[in-house]
Amino acid sequence: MKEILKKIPKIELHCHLDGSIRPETMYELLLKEGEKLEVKDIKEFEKLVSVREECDSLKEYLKKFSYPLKVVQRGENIERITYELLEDLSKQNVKYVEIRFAPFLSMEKGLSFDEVVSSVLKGMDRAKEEFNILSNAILICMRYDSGENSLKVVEYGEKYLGKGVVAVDLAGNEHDFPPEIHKEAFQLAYEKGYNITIHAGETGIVENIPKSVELLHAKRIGHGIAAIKDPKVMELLKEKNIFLEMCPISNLQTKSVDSIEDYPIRTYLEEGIGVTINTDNTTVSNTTLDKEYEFLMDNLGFSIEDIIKLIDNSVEAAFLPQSEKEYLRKIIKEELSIYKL
Ligand SMILES: O=c1[nH]cnc2c1ncn2[C@H]1C[C@H](O)[C@@H](CO)O1
Ligand SMILES: [Zn+2]
Repeated sequence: MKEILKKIPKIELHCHLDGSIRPETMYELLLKEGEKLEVKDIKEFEKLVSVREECDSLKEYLKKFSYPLKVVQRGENIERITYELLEDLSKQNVKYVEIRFAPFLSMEKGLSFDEVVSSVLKGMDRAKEEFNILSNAILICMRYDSGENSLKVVEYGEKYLGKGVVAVDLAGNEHDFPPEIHKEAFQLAYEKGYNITIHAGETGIVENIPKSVELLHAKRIGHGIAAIKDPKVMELLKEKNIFLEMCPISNLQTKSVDSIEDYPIRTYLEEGIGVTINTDNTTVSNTTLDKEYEFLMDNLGFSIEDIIKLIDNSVEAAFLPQSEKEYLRKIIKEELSIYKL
């Protein structure tokens, strides 16, 4: 790993809590629940919960979430994994994070919506005190869920708006569930003042990008790889200043692109589209922000100056008031100056 990447201050905007649980913690919690695991040690378990070369689609990738799902059913676990994720990120000099999670996925064994959300917020508060890392939460509606459940996420989440929750998202299997199923929920979210980001164009369906912007009011798009297929869609992103939350390693694993040479990031940047770089799922994708940036440097010829520009895009795209963005810019600039960057 390039030392400079470890040192520079970073921002993470697209990180799923359930996909980013420390494997050791997940293993411990599963055994505590009496789960029978067909692995002999943590090394084998790590392989079980992260994708390898064999992954051939997003659907395949999403199968890895069956283990995390079992451990996010208790408030104390949720608080702990949030806190630990932030601890890990702070060690990588990440200054600000937006953590996303689907409250309904944690309500399968009796937790209430409020218990789930407040557990995440407690973990975030504790991490802020101990590691001085800033964070906010994004509530996820799942694509396969009914529009009614998505409405509930928006309604129940309203009281946390500005108190740790900043946005709503739509995630899950994009192939079978188009954005319009959730139109009403995102209309309500828009009216209530949520920021909106939508996973769209992750695995080829380019129409989902304009649908997410025009029908669901997305200000940011998760992935957006398929935009490259249609100049009109690229123009829309540029014109409306919609930032893309790209996650290169995850995108290769889900076969959003066939090879790194086809990764459209350079074209997007040349066209003036706002790109940010993120991990998606640190455990499932076996990645870190440092690895993502190193990947761009090693494979696509990005310089450290290019990386710093991408980090500045993340500040700009963050769901934060202007004053907090300025604060982040200031502390990032100060730290970069130590390294003459
Ligand atoms: O990259 C992704 N695309 C679509 N859905 C995803 C991705 N990563 C995670 N998810 C799903 C699976 C998780 O259980 C859920 C909530 O984080 O979101
Ligand atoms: Zn995602």
